[in-house]
Parts: sequence; structure tokens; C-alpha cells
Amino acid sequence: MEKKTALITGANAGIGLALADRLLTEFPSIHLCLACRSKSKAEEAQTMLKEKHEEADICVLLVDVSNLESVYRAAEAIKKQYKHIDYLYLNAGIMPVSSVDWSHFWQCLFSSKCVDMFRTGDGLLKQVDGVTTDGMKQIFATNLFGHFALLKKVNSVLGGANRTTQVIWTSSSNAKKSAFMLSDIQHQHGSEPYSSSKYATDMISVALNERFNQQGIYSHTTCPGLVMTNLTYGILPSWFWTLLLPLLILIRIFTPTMNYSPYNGSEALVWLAKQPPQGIDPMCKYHSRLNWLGNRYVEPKKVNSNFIFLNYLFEIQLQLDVDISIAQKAYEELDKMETAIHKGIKLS
Ligand SMILES: NC(=O)C1=CN([C@@H]2O[C@H](COP(=O)(O)OP(=O)(O)OC[C@H]3O[C@@H](n4cnc5c(N)ncnc54)[C@H](OP(=O)(O)O)[C@@H]3O)[C@@H](O)[C@H]2O)C=CC1
Ligand SMILES: CC(C)CCC[C@@H](C)[C@H]1CC[C@H]2C3=C(CC[C@]12C)[C@@]1(C)CCC(=O)C[C@@H]1CC3
Repeated sequence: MEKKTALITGANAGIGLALADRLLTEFPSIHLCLACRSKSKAEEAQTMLKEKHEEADICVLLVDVSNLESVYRAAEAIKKQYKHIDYLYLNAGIMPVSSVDWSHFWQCLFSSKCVDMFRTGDGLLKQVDGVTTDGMKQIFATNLFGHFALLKKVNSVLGGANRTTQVIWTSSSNAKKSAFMLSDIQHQHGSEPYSSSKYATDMISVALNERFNQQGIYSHTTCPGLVMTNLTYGILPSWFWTLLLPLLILIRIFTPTMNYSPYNGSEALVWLAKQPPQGIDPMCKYHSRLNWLGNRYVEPKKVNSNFIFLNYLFEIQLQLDVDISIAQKAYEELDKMETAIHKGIKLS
């Protein structure tokens, strides 16, 4: 059997690192490419994985997904090194937060929105954005656009006549339709850039399926739940989260999204790699779940039919509801942006 290849962005920490570890356990002969922005962190992860999986075939690729020149260089290196990629995990992401709105937290705690608040974090976090060296909004560039540009540039090593590629995005339960505007795709004007970038991710994945399934390229989005990583330690300090652990375990009785460990959070990402891609519903987002007994499972949830009666009754905000025609427009918009930017970047 031919050896499978998986590339993971943001593989040196958190969910990406746990995923790399789990893929090596599930598919011992896999070739893993750790695509990271820091050479030292990537090599540290590579050493750690090799210690655990002695026979593992792992390489490092340097890429800063928020920098388009770096993305284009990485794409060239990928095309030189690989004939085909089986799994492309678009996982790297940031969520810079300046503060938690505790008064909103207490208000929601004693209302019907309580469970939804723990599931999505909606309205609790003050999200802050920056600007990249390319002049783009940082969160959009990192979470979505850099990955989109990478996908476009490595298209020739994806899918094919007799082979498939699974593109697997790490999205979020924080994705929010009302945070996204087609006319402001980078989220220059709003206050929820992370929620917008993840909603746009869910849409782009739908559009990718519409366009590329016939070429053997399948795209799926995942939701890791709440996981303790550098991202969440940027919201509250790690010691505080450790103190909260008993409470989070208790909250699992009401919502199976409190995954806590990156290992649990990567459940859906690993599960997808084990499925024949043709059989996976392209209109679903795949959620890593942990029930109150501590058992892991994957829950597919439609991204286009969130309008259920109970949501309406309890005034829970409609977070998703992806429209295929808007998704196609968003894809075209990103495509145009990338083409325009590519013209201005010359690789030496
Ligand atoms: N933790 C959670 O509760 C949840 C996380 N997610 C998503 O999971 C994904 C992984 O995050 P998580 O593991 O939690 O967080 P971590 O901060 O632990 O990991 C993020 C990874 O992305 C990398 N990264 C960040 N920016 C860039 C960049 N510009 N170029 C290349 N790599 C970059 C980081 O590299 P470096 O170490 O160099 O910073 C790191 O390897 C993200 O997309 C996040 O949005 C979704 C839902 C919940
Ligand atoms: C447990 C409580 C006493 C205090 C925690 C309150 C909030 C800080 C958290 C509740 C739900 C969390 C959550 C996220 C961050 C932290 C919370 C808002 C995310 C937004 C992190 C990034 C994601 O992609 C989704 C997470 C959803 C839940």
C-alpha cells in the first residue's frame, strides 16, 4: 500500500500537536509534515513525537500563514517534495482576547442562554485584531486567508483521478453568522473578528466541496470544543483553568463540549481521517464531544439547518445557517483577493 501523507498547520502545539501524535498512533506508516512558523518549536515537536513513535516519518516545513510570501514559498516547497497529499489539516489559528465580560457571564449564567454561553462563548470575550505585514487583518489572514492561498497554490498535489485529498479545517463553535459580512470579509469594522473568520471558514469549506469534489478534493470543518491550549491560556491564566477543572467536568452534564485536553479536542479531526471522504456529509461540521462519563465521540451537525424550534423558543442566537450561494460568493471574493495580491509578490 502506498504511504499516506498528512500536512498539519500549527502542529507544534495544542490541538495540532495532539492530532500529529494521534495520527501517528492510528497510521504508524504515515508521512507527517509539521507546518509551523517557528523552526525551534517545530523541531521540538518533531523530537517529542519521534521519542514517542520511534519509527515515525516526520518532517518540518516553515510557514507563517499570516504572511503571504511565506505561504507561497511553503507551497513551492510542498509541490517539490510531494506528488500527493492525502490529509491537509488547516489548523493554525489565533484568538487574541483582551478581556472577559464577567458581567455578561453572570447575566447569562442565570438565563436560558447559559448552556449556549459555555458552548460558544458568545458575547463573553473582547476580541482584538491586528494588521499583518501584507496590510491584512491578522485574524482573518491567519485563520482563513493564508490557508486559502496555500490551498490554491498546492491544488496540483491534491485529489486526482484515482486518489482523494481530505482538507480538514479546525473551525469553532464560536463561528457566528451575524459577525460575518460579505462586504467586509476581513472584518475591518466589527468587534468579533474570530467569530467572523470561523464562520467564513465554514462557508469556504462548503464552497470548496461544490467546486472540487469531482476532482477528488473533499473539505470538512471540525469543532474541537473548549480545549486547554495556548489559545485559552491567552484568555485566562493556566492556573485559573486548572482550578476550574472540577467545574468544567460538572458542566459536561449539560453540554458535551468541555473537552479540556487537546487529545479529546482532536477527536473529530482524527475520526474524519478514518472515514472514506465520499461518505462524509459536506454540509455538516464535525464536533469533538465528551460525555459526562468521559467517553469521546463525534457529533455531525448540519451547518445549514440550525433553525430549530427550541432555539427559537429559548431565544438562542442562530449561529450558523450557511447559505451555499453566499458561500460561493465568499469563495469568489477570496479568490479575487488572492489573485490581486499574488501579482504584487515576487519570490526571489
Ligand atoms: N482551544 C480551543 O478551545 C479551541 C481552538 N480552536 C481552534 O483550534 C486551532 C488550534 O488552536 P489551539 O491548539 O487551541 O491553539 P494553540 O495556540 O495551542 O495552537 C495554535 C497553533 O497555530 C500556530 N499558529 C498561530 N499563528 C500562526 C501563523 N501565523 N502561522 C503559522 N502557525 C501559526 C501556533 O504556532 P506558535 O506556537 O508559533 O504560536 C500553534 O502551533 C485554531 O484554529 C483555533 O481557532 C477552535 C475551538 C476551540
Ligand atoms: C468556567 C467559567 C467559570 C469561566 C469561563 C468563562 C469563559 C472564559 C469560557 C466559557 C466558554 C468558553 C469558550 C471559549 C473561550 C473561553 C470561554 C468563553 C472559546 C470561545 C475559545 C475558542 C473557541 O474557538 C471556542 C470556545 C468556546 C467556549
